This record gives sequence, C-alpha cells and structure tokens, in this order.
Amino acid sequence: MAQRVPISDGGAKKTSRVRVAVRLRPYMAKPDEKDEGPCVRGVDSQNLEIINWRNATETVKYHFDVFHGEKTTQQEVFLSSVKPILPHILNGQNASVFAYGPTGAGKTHTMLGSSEQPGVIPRAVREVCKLVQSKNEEDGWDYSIGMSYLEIYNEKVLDLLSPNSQDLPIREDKEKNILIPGLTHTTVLSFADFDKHFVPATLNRTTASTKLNQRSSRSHAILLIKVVRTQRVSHRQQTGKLYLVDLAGSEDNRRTGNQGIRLKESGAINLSLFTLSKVVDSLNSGTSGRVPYRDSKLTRLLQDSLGGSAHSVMITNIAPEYKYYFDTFSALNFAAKSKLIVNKPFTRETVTIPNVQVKRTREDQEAGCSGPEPQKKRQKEEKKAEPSPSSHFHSLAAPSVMDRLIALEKLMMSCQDKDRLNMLKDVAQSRKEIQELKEKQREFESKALLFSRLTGENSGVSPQSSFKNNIVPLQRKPLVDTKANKQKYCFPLDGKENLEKDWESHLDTTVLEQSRKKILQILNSGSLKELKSLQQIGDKKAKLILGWREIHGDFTKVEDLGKVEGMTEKRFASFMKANIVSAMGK
Ligand SMILES: Nc1ncnc2c1ncn2[C@@H]1O[C@H](COP(=O)(O)OP(=O)(O)OP(=O)(O)O)[C@@H](O)[C@H]1O
Repeated sequence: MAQRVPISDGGAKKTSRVRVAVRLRPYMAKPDEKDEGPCVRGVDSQNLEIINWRNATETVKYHFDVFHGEKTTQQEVFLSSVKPILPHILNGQNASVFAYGPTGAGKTHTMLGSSEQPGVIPRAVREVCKLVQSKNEEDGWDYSIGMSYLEIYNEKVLDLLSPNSQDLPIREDKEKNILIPGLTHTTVLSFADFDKHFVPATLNRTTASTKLNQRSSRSHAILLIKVVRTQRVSHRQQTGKLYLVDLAGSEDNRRTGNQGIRLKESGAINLSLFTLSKVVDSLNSGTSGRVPYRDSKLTRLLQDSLGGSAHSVMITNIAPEYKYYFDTFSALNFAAKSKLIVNKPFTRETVTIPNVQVKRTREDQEAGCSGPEPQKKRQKEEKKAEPSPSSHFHSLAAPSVMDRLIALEKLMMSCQDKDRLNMLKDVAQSRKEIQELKEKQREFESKALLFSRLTGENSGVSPQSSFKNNIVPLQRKPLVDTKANKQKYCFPLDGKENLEKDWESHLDTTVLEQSRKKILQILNSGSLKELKSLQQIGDKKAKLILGWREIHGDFTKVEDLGKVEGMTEKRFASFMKANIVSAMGK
C-alpha cells in the first residue's frame, strides 16, 4: 500500500511554495492594427509593471519569483523555472509545471515550442531520461519511466494516447491520490521512445482558429510522466509524478468573435479557469470552508498540484499588446495569488515482496499502469465514495502560511469573485471609452489649432484652449493672487460671470487656495471614481479628464480644466464654485 512519507527537515515538515514565473511574449501587432505600444514591460528579472487602469500616467508593479522578458529563450525558461524541480520525481515526490494565461499569450510555445525552439515538455522529459540513466548506473535502485497524456475538452477527460477514448472518470484513492481509471500508461525507454508516442498524440489535441490566435488550444493538455524506483535489496518502491500542463487560454468572447461550438468550448474553458481561480482564492482565504476542486475537471486533476503535494511551478504567459490588457491584468492578479500558496511535498513509498512480480499500487492498477510493465489497457472503473476535498487541504494550518494568506488578503482586492470579474470587465469598458474620448480630444485640439491659424490668433494661446462652441481659443489671463483682482484670474468674464464669481470675494484666500490645491490634486492623480466624486463631474467628464491626462500629463493649474473638451468657461466657474463650497461644507 502506498503511503505518504513526509519529508523531514530536522523534525520540521518541509513545505514547498508554488514558484510563479511570468513570461512576456514579444510584441506582435498585426499590420492592420494600431501600434499603441506595449501596456506591460519588465523592470528586472523579478519585477514587471503594467499601465494602471485607474490612472494611465502611473503603472502597477508586480513582483514574482522570476520574470522572463521578451528576449528570454526557451532554454533559459527551462533552466531557471523547470529543471530545478525535476530531481524530486526521482525521489518519489510529485512535481508540476503548468502554463497559464490568455489565449495567444504563448502557453503552447512555452510548453511545447517547435522543433527549432523546443519548449518545456521535450526539455523536461529529456532531462528526466538523463537523470534516470545517470542514477541507474550508480545507486541501488531500479528506475522506470512511464507516460500518460490527456486533454480536458468541454469538461470531458480524453485520452490522447488512445484517440477513440470516451470521457474518462476521475477518482481519488484512500491516500488522496488522483486517479483516472482506464487512462493509457505507456512505458518510456528513452527520449526517442517518448517522442514516438508524444508527437502523434499531440496532433490529437483539439485546436481551432479564433480571432486572437490562429491555432488556439481549445482544451487543457496534461502530460503525466511517472518515475517508479524500486530498491534492489529492500524492494521499497517510490513513485514520483511530473505533471506538465498546457492550459487552454482564458478568453473574452466579445474579442475572440467566438460563436456556436467555439462559444461552447470557450464557456467550458472559462468555467474551469474561473474555478481554478476560485480554488486559489479558497486556499488563500485560510478558512476551513470547502475548496471547490470538484467544480471542474481541471481543478480536480490539479488538486495535487495546487495546495497539494507537488513542487509546483506556474508559468503565467502574458502578451504586451493593449488589446490583451484586461486578460493580462487578470492573469497577473491570478499569478500573484498563487504565489502565496504553500505545498507540502511528500515521498510516496510502497514495500514490495521479493521474488514476486512487482506489486502494483492501487493507483497503478486503476490508471492501467505499473511503471515498468508494458502498456496496460483500461481497467474496470471502480466506484468509490470520495472523501471530502477540504480534508485534503492541510497546508494552510501552519501559522506562517496563515500570515502569508492574511497578507495576501490585504494585497488583493477585497471584493468577491463575481464582483471582481464584473469590476475587471468595467475596467476594460472604461479603458475603451477613455481611448475613444482621447481620440475625440485630439480631434478637438487639432480643430482648435487649425482655427487659430486661420484666424491668425496666436497670441500665446494654447492650441487646445477653447471655450464656447468648441472653436474659440481660450484666452487665459495670468493668475493674480490678490483678493482685489480675484475675479480676473480665471477667464475673461462678462458681467454675469462676475456675479457668479462674487461668492469668492467673501472667502478667506487661504481656504480658497487650499481648496484649489485639493481640486488640482484630484484632477492630476484621482482615479475614475475619485474624479467622479468631484461636484459636476460625471462619468463622461471624468473619462475625458483621464484621457486628457494620458495625452498631456498633469494639469499645471485648475484653469487647465478649460482645455478639456466640453468644459466651457461658465461650466468651469460653476464647477469651481460647487467644489469649493462643497469642500467647505464638509
Ligand atoms: N516567446 C515567444 N517568442 C516568439 N514567439 C512566440 C512566443 N510566445 C508565443 N509566440 C508566438 O505567439 C503565437 C501564439 O502563441 P501560442 O499559440 O503559444 O499561445 P497560447 O497561449 O498557447 O494560445 P491558446 O491559448 O489560444 O492556445 C504563436 O504564433 C507563437 O509562436
């Protein structure tokens, strides 16, 4: 019977954190697309920054275990993020590498690569074969390697090594090992042997063309490499598993143009990735509540890889183009959460009876494999009541983990999943609107410039300054900061507007200046919400202000607000009065 042997470290149980790497693929705008430049970029080998959707003049920074920039080679990704965990599977421990990220961001490139630029999968398998070979020569253990390969397509588990297979069940044994009865398990004698099975099986994977990626993976592909070692003298047997996972891309159907079957696939993909994110949230919350592993096949299978027993590496692939902003932002937040999950590796060991055919663990029997034995076809499915998944989740109890999780809670947005998803959608929508308004502002400014040239009015007036009918250039007067001249400091005022400004003369200059400073501060650094908290600034005006800021940077004085499209002299006066009076009333 397989049993867990915790790794000891001076008496204390050793835990292994999920390592999170982020890989940014090179900028690849199509010729017919606007070249807006990247919205995300690397800072150094661990840090990156993305434009802040709240204020496009700022960036949000993220810290990860590793950041792989556009120029990072496949070899470098493998060496720094994957190779170090591979020796564990020769010691009966589990390891997993999975690529996560939006559609078209480079997951398949990272995991599979091409013949010229092989990715993580071929490199890792080659390395495992090499490690086993070198071990065989020196220690007292016999090693064997086996492989299984499956995809989860539309919530169905399909055997890629046996293309006509039906949906396979997922089970869990008493030791909480995840099993797939009936899944093909093939012995691998060398890398060439692996390739012989792997290449044709990969062609069985479901892919299709979407607007965002010509050859988009429509399924999650999971390659399992199992190393079984048996000690020659004592017949102890240890089984280590390596999961190499290429997840299907998260995608926004409004942008992929998906319809019909693509839409259904996409629904299943997004559901499983959403569940994955819920699982991560649940693990992070540190509460004893149910971790929703069972809500999707993907999370059920990855149960061992997240918050479980594996040495895990998550490579989050992101794309630099603006059209991916929303996806990139969510992927980075997801990755930031996963970074704080702590796994607890253990060694899986059995004792076998000498001189008898090596006893297969129940897991092997159910998975239709026995390490060194030749490929075994499906066994009859065994129906078993599965224990509560929450009982499997053990690593959050440690105080250090709790501390990290509490820190994470503070770090991440405090709203619920659904709210967060909606909020992120709003962000994408707001971003689009700001972009449109920015275009309008530019158009408005060029018209104003043209008008001023035609009328020969170039007396130091900013081209974008324009009030009344959007065509008359703004004629600002220099700011004179005395009470007596206060009426003059803003705009050329007619009698009515003078009356409008009379209220100011009753106020203390210091109070006035402080209020103006406060307004200027909000105009320059306020988020959409903060801008909308100003009197007389609605959603559209706030977005216009954000757009203006993106083009010109900071407002030097509050009067610059007059340069924003639609802000007439009268509106500005009324805006100032409303905001100053309201600030005083607080
Ligand atoms: N680091 C990189 N260097 C060069 N090209 C890359 C890189 N990453 C991705 N690409 C290219 O970008 C395109 C999309 O990448 P890929 O198919 O790997 O994305 P994906 O995330 O797997 O998408 P999907 O989820 O839709 O399957 C491919 O043409 C790929 O070759």
